[in-house]
Amino acid sequence: RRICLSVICYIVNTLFISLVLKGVIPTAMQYHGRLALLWHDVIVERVLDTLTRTSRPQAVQRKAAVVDPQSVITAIDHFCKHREWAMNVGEEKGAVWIKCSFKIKSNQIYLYSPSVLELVARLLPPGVSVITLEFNPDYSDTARQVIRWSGLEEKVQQVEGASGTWIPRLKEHFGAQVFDLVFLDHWKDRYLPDTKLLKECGLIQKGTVMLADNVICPGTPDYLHYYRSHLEYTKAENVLGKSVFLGY
Ligand SMILES: C[S@@+](CC[C@H](N)C(=O)[O-])C[C@H]1O[C@@H](n2cnc3c(N)ncnc32)[C@H](O)[C@@H]1O
Ligand SMILES: [Mg+2]
Repeated sequence: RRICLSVICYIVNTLFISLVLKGVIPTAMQYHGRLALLWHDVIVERVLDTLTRTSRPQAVQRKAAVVDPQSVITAIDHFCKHREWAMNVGEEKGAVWIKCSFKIKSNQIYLYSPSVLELVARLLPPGVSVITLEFNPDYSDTARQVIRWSGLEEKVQQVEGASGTWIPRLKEHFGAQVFDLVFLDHWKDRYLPDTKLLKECGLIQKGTVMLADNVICPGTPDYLHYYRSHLEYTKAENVLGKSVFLGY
């Protein structure tokens, strides 16, 4: 009976991956952010977690070379694009992040959540480090493994804990100075309170680059509202966007 069950699971799994994951539904979902999130992050992930036993780190580890951050990034992006979607920043926005990080000369970079981006730490000049926060112990553990394979333990300081608890401790614990770059990519309702907390703690100042992911989908209305202005000569809300052209 166990063999029979395994065969059925294998067939359902193969059909599910080839027909559904790579077929019509994902193509339709590509263009609607909220539906795409519901489909990939809620429905597919739960079904796959039940059907397959291979964890994402194992799958990526098979494809990536040790102490080669670029091969780890490529393996993660390939896996998440072609096999299982994940809420990484991805290659398109990752390239923007890299351009911004090139401007960092001296201080630290503060990132939310262990991620592909920590691997970008390989590009940073000596003396620049990354502090990264993740409150989910499983994800934090995965990140630790990925950072270790990539040989970047020296550059990345990883904290397992919630942003609200840890931001006030960063100066004392890590000797953190004012950050040159802050990357926000955690739960969207924390962007604004954490930005205020960073300011209160003297960790950001005029000139700090705030890079915030997903401000439209799922969306961070209160965070955008914080930078609000008005439609000229009226009280109607509007935002004046400041962009740095990165050469695209
Ligand atoms: C979108 S994912 C981060 C993806 C990552 N930046 C990347 O590019 O691969 C958001 C992560 O933030 C973590 N998180 C959410 N709110 C947090 C908080 N207040 N403090 C610490 N971690 C948080 C979640 O557990 C989740 O793993
Ligand atoms: Mg994101």
